[in-house]
Amino acid sequence: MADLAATGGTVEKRNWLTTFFTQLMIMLKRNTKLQLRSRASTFSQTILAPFIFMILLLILQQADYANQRKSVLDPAEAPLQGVYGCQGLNEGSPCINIMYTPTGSPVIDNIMTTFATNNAARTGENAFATEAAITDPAAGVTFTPSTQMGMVPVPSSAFIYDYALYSPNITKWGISFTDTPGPPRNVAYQVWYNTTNTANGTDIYGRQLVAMMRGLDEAILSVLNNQPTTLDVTLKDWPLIPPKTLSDTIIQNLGPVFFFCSEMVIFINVLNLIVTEKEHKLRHGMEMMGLKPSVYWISQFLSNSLLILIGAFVTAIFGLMMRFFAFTNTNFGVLVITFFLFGEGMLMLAFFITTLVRKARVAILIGIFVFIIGLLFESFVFSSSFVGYIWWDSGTSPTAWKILIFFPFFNFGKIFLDITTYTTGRLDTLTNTFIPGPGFAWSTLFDPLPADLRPTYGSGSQPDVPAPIESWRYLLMNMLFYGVLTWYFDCVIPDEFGWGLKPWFFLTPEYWGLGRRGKNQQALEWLRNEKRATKANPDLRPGEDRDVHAERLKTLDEGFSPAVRIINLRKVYGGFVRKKTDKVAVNDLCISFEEGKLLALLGQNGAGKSTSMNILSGLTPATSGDALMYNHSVRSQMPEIRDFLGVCPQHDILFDELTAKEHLLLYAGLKGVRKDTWDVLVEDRLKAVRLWKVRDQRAGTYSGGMKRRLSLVISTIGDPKIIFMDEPTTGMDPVNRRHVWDFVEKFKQGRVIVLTTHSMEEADVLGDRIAIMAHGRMRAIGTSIALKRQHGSGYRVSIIVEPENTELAKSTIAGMVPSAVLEDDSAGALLYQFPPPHRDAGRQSDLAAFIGYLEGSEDETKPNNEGDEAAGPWWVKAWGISQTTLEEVFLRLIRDANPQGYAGYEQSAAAVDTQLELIRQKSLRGSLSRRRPRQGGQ
Ligand SMILES: Nc1ncnc2c1ncn2[C@@H]1O[C@H](COP(=O)(O)OP(=O)(O)OP(=O)(O)O)[C@@H](O)[C@H]1O
Repeated sequence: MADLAATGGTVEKRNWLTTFFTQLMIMLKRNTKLQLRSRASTFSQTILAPFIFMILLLILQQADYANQRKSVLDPAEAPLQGVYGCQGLNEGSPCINIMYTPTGSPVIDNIMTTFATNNAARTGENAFATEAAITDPAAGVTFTPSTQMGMVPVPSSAFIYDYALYSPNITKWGISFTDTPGPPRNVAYQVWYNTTNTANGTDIYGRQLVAMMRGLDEAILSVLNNQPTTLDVTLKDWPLIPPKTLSDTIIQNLGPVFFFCSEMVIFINVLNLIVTEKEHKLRHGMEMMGLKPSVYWISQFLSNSLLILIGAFVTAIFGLMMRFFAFTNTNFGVLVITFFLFGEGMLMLAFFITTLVRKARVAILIGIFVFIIGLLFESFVFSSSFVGYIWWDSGTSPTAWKILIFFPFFNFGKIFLDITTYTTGRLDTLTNTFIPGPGFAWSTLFDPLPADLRPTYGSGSQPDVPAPIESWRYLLMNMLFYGVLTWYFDCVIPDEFGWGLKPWFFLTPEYWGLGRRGKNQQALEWLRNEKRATKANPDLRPGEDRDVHAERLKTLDEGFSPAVRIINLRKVYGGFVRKKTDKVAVNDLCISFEEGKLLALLGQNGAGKSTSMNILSGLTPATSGDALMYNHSVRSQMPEIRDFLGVCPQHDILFDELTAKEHLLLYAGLKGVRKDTWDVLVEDRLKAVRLWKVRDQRAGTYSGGMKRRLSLVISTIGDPKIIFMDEPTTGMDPVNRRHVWDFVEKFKQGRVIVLTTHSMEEADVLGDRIAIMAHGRMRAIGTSIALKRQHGSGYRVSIIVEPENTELAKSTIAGMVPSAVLEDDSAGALLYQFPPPHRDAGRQSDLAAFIGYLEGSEDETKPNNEGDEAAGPWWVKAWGISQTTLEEVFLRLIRDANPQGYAGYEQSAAAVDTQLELIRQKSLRGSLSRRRPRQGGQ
């Protein structure tokens, strides 16, 4: 294998701008690759969704055309009917059918009676009765009918007006006559009619009005000619020959809904994509490798904008192909920009939502909620200009539209309504001819909607509709608004690890990269203060091991300059308010790491290893304390630290859709590795962990062990000076594990590697030093040998003799090595324990002498001087020696760890003892291989 430390990983020093653009290009490439790999999703968002929605519109439009095209050659005829009785609030409620004036005119009274008689004949209802005249105008205004009244003579037109004003919706008709004797004689009348009826479209032909007028004319003729006269009118439609051009009413009414839905596919996809990357910590992974958050967002913006732009073009082109007026009569640029800006507004809204949630499931739910609200707007508000423009009517509070413009779907609905209002045209209901719209040119953008295209409300007012360009401006404003919110909340809302900036972060110079230089000085100053505090109390802390204590003092020593110093690091998981149940995951950790050395961190589950690693790699903020890496503080200088840090997290952070090679290239790019060295780097690293053959296979198809190896190798990209590996070999088979060990061993030259593991063998093989954690505290630290000496139980010697020689063996051993303790004696199997060297330094020679004796030359004391060629005492059949294993040390320390004050100590001391015994027996069995060859049948 080539020199891994030197091969390919050379990092270029770049300025901020170059790094930014290099990372941006890398991220864009990654996004494009992911988009291309998810072909179905990308195709659905850009082409399929616009196409499907457009086809659905076309089908609906064709159905509507078919209906509009129906010819009716012989329409039915209907006689003009009479005037029907009034309707109060409910059927049968009091109301007045007709008020007429003047009172006391026999001619007028006669006309009205004749009218009532003829009308009753036509309607089949009772004739309107002539009621008692109201003569006092003042009293009359407050008059309330108690039943349905027929015809009430009233003093004047003014009375009718006042009455309608003070008692609205009680009187159906008001007739005010003026009879001028002449000659020529003139009978004029004015009909008062509740116009809301027509405005609501319930009686668009005014059929009732015509019937009323016909009835009055008939009565006038009868009375004046003194001869009963009837005027019969029959209404009949023209034969219906549909016009050649039909109106696109469906596009006008449903277009906003369909185009909105089409854009929502991208919206929901973006929500899902970004939050999934967050949930699976992929973004964290990239940021740990140096990715700038701004690059992440801008790359997402650009990649998705491209999809939106393609979608906008596709929508506009499909619309043109389907010959919809809204498309053929509108400037192409206006269409594309409208769809594009709407998509962009929704994209930024999606970005903002992703900052508020951590789970993709929740993000999609919020997306659906937004979708439903938008859908309601597009379908009920912007399907007609009557409701769509009501926000700008003088009767509606302007606050409504000033709030609504913050929602991109509102602005899109408005401008699309403008487009359809200008382009769709309409069928004139009376003439049944198509009246085309004026069309939407580029210049139309700047014109407020003309009066003839604006709706007229019941009050007679027309809304003051702003020019279409305003909607574009508001959509741009939406982009900016949600962009700023995204940036702010992405910084402020703490992630799942608890990192989040202060709400006023943007006011601090550090955020803008100023004043960072002073940080090193501050960190050292902090170290001095910590040291002073410790000096004041340099004693062993309760329960603290001597080695751990020595490590603490060394770490705080300014004269000593290790690569990494961890000082009083503490992490408490809990809420804002301190509680007893808060979990102290890391408790005042003090340790230093030197270059070229690997520290293996051991500890039972929940000991605090991963938490320590997460703090050191910038994933989790510490509750107190700090770590200085080459004098850079973890608390405040993480961006700088990331330049020389590599992290292999406990759980693989890999893109299922990218291959091993693409992963390495992505991270090499983010780390700023020189491009001309990429190929060599990738080959070297993948060969080292035996992934070269599967380099072009997607990581999603890898086995657990392969993923682990890829994660490990990623942490070594970019020539990091410090690497944290959290259980890097979990799930690896023994062969691959050895390759990885070999790789790590070579890679550690000139670097600091900290590795957590549950494999004692791994710690023994790789660890220059081993630290053991329990309950958040460091319990022991030192080399493997030192730990075994310090915390082990010494050596154990087992001797197998013939049962009849047991007493001889015992007395001989007792005489030779009095410090040896007989632990077991059964059927000729003797087990002796020799105390650990530090506890019985003087007696070490005893053990050495005893081993020498066991291995020694021919024994003269042997009876019968049998021809035995083997060395050593004649009574020993076999013997073995074993040293304390690391596992034994580990279990002993865990057993002795004082769980006082901590929750979650789940392993009972008795259980640990049983485990210890098993290990002892195992190691002993292994040592008995030193069997002494004997001849004869003894
Ligand atoms: N986000 C969290 N919120 C609350 N408690 C947590 C959180 N993360 C870890 N802990 C707790 O902190 C303690 C230390 O956890 P940590 O993951 O650091 O242990 P570990 O030594 O890495 O264990 P393992 O070997 O199982 O990975 C555990 O008791 C754990 O339950």
